[in-house]
Amino acid sequence: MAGVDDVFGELFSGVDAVVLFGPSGSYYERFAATEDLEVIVVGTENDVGAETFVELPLEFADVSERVKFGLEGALEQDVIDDGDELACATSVFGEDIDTVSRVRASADAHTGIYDLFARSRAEPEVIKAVLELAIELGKKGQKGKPVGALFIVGDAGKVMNKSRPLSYNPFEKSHVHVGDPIVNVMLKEFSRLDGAFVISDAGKIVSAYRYLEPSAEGVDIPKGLGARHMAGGAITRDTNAIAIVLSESDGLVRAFKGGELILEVDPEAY
Ligand SMILES: Nc1ncnc2c1ncn2[C@@H]1O[C@H](COP(=O)(O)OP(=O)(O)OP(=O)(O)O)[C@@H](O)[C@H]1O
Ligand SMILES: [Mn+2]
Repeated sequence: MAGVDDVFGELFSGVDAVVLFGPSGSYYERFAATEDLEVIVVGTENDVGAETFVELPLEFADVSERVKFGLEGALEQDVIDDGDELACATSVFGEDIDTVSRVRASADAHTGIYDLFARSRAEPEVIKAVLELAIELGKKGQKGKPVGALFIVGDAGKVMNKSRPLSYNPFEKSHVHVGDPIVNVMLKEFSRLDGAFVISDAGKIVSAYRYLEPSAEGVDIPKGLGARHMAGGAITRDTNAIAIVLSESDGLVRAFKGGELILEVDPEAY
């Protein structure tokens, strides 16, 4: 079987680094012990205690998305350079790593997806929690029916100034935070009603039922998306907030920052 080794071996010959996506501890140890080989671990958590680690905001189901995001993060953290050749090892069919792709890192492929989590005003865990909530809501709907929802995360004071209440704010005097299971149940319940949720940098639910009134000037939202997406996208140009939008009509979760669509995920894939 020398032929197989030769041909597949080319996949990782002369690479600048090995990028392990969510490896098990023993898998990582095997590489970490190898001298002269740069090993980068990418995952939602650094549970192998890797020296060089890039955090993923979620376990991207689509492998090319996972690799793309991981490499974008690695570039931003300066652990790899533009043009580096990388052996990216990940799992496609099971829990264990079963696939290696050879990928060249490209600064041109920059999508802003890493910035969305790591360089926003809101804390990364807060953004992650809201994204997970939107995905969960998109998967299950509310009482079996598809629902839409709009979450504006970060820079809450400014967002409040550029919006008005559609109804009384059920979170008025409360000090509750996104990610708390009970709060998530409340948010799902209220998502049947109109308007946006406003969430602070630290994850406090500031308000529900906000009607956003950003200036839509110069916002480049893909055609076919309606008022919810337009308002969500536009407020991220006017403020330092990000918007996470679950569409009632196509079921996708989208994230906007700086007035631009940064991320689009299908909840069904998670
Ligand atoms: N400016 C706004 N601020 C807050 N919420 C809004 C605003 N505009 C629309 N919405 C909310 O979005 C809901 C859906 O509106 P619309 O169908 O136009 O949006 P959409 O972008 O097509 O979203 P979907 O894909 O979910 O249908 C409205 O019922 C309202 O609750
Ligand atoms: Mn619509």
